[in-house]
Amino acid sequence: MSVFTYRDGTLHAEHLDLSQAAEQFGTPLYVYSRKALEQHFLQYQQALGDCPGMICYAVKANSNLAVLNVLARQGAGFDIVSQGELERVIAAGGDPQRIVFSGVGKQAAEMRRALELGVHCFNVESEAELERLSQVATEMDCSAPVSLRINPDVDAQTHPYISTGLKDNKFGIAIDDAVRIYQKAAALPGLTIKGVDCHIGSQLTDIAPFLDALDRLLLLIDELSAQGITIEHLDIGGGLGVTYQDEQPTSIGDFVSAVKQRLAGRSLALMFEPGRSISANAGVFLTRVEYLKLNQHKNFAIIDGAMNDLIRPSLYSAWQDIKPVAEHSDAPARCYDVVGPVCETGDFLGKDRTLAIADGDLLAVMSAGAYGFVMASNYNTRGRPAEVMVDGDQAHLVRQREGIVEQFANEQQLP
Ligand SMILES: Cc1ncc(COP(=O)(O)O)c(C=O)c1O
Ligand SMILES: N[C@@H](CCCC[NH3+])C(=O)O
Repeated sequence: MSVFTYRDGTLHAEHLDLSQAAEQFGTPLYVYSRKALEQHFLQYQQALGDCPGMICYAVKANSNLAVLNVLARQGAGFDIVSQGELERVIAAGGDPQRIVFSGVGKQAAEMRRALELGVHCFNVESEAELERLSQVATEMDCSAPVSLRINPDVDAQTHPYISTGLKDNKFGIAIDDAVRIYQKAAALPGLTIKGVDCHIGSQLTDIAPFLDALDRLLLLIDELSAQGITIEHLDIGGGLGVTYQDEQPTSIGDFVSAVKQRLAGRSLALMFEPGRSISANAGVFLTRVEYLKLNQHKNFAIIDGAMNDLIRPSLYSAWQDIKPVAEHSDAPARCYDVVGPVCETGDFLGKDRTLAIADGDLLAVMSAGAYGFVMASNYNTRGRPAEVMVDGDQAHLVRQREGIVEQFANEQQLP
């Protein structure tokens, strides 16, 4: 049940009228719901139940400090891919011992910082990275907890840009090389083998590819055990999809239960790294109509938000629902391309949308809480939007709008 619902003719986030938030904080604006974040996390936590393991929220989906803090307070772990994400988790009150460090290109300095803080595990993605981690940990006179991220060569049946578990993708260690590289990990100094990890892609609506990957990982774990290498945890990654339009993804509860069932009888802790399924439908992007441009063949609603604020439609042709915040407009319904002010033909948030709108109307782009603000840029020297968190009937500013003047404060002219 969504926390974004119409009440008295206007779209609300929990108990807050979104037109009030737009008045108070200006547009474009990201709005997140604390309640929705908590509910989604709780669904994972409850489904995991007393099975040992951890839900490590994928920080890349939405790294706002208030979002991380809401999840940290619920006992979330975190999946990070950079020192920047690591520092944000710590600043938001996250527990370093509940952090897993993923990513194909970890630098030595990032490894050092993660070892200093004592992260739970490094998800190592190549033999070269394993050697570097062994060297860094040895120099620091400690042992790095490791999992190898396995590329199981499974088709996640998602957009090619966000499929990560095929042998043509840059991610992970080919499953055929896994035993050899685990043996190497066991032999190298400064490493402690903890787990097996995989992440096959994002926005998966069917769980069959997860289960295929899982079966391959379980065979690998058996083979490792036969070689005397004990695995404590299995990390199945993130990737569960959400409803943007009419997708019907497996529910969080059914997904976790299906994975748990496959593991029954084994003494393995179970880890998940969900991003989108926690934050996407906990956020909306508010934008105002600047102009309506009615051409002979095409109508455009020109808005104050753009591809630099929310790039998913431009980058992946992703469809996100666009709703007028006030239902009442007397304007005639017309078919519009909803476009921003950026100088790119690809700058659109929606195409061929039937909307009854007038200049100045407020629109909400739905399901914008994941891979929204985090992918925003300053293209066209636009400041990035503010972010607010709704808690009941209150909205708290959790990141200020970026002023366009400060954008060049760190730059120098040639002497
Ligand atoms: C290693 C890793 N873990 C977790 C995630 C989170 O994925 P999602 O937001 O689809 O749950 C990603 C992104 O796809 C990822 O690359
Ligand atoms: N940015 C992508 C998801 C990337 C997943 C990260 N590995 C999206 O918006 O759908």
